[in-house]
Amino acid sequence: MIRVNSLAHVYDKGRRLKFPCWEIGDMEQWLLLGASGSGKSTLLNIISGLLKPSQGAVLINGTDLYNLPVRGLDRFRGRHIGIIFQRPHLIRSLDVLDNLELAAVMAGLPIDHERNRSLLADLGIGDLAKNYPDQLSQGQLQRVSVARALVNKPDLLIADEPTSSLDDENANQVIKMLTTQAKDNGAALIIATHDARVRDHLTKTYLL
Ligand SMILES: Nc1ncnc2c1ncn2[C@@H]1O[C@H](COP(=O)(O)OP(=O)(O)OP(=O)(O)O)[C@@H](O)[C@H]1O
Repeated sequence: MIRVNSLAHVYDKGRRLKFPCWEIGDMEQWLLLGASGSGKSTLLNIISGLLKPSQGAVLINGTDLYNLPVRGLDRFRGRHIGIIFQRPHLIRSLDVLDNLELAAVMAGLPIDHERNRSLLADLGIGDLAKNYPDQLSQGQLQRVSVARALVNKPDLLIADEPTSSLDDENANQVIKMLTTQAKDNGAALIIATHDARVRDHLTKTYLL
């Protein structure tokens, strides 16, 4: 269970961004909607433990993220939250499988070769395990990002604008992939978007 309480954030010289309370149950799937500039990325960064809010708390399974020491927070994030950024931030000098393994190492977890291979197979890129990021298409890179986000069996999977640059067919495929993978891996899901095509796929909505 994830709970967001009385959150607000003020950037230097910026206006005050306020976020309504939010409870996300185990394996629930949510859309985070809001106009450009409403604070979607800010909220995702706060929930992910990447941006300390000016006010309020984020509780993940009872742990108050911003009460953790910095190192503890990094480790907690690596173990409990999988993030799919708008652009895949893969390490270019590592092949796909090594990129996945690095996610486990960074979180202080043992490497599970079998799980990593089967994640790639589930995402239809099992044959690309030994390829390097610059040998992959954008769609394949996005699949690697999803696999990497799932490596450590997170409680929460977060995707920020995953479909904004895709045509209808690919947008549909990506949403299906995210909802299915979250479900199969026992994770809750948040998709931030202002893409109207995504709205029919998820019923729970948090509006900014
Ligand atoms: N690092 C920053 N420093 C100062 N102001 C920022 C920073 N990041 C975001 N802002 C401001 O905070 C507000 C919310 O930005 P945010 O990126 O969270 O919105 P968003 O809903 O994700 O927008 P979009 O849909 O366009 O990506 C905007 O007014 C933005 O200019």
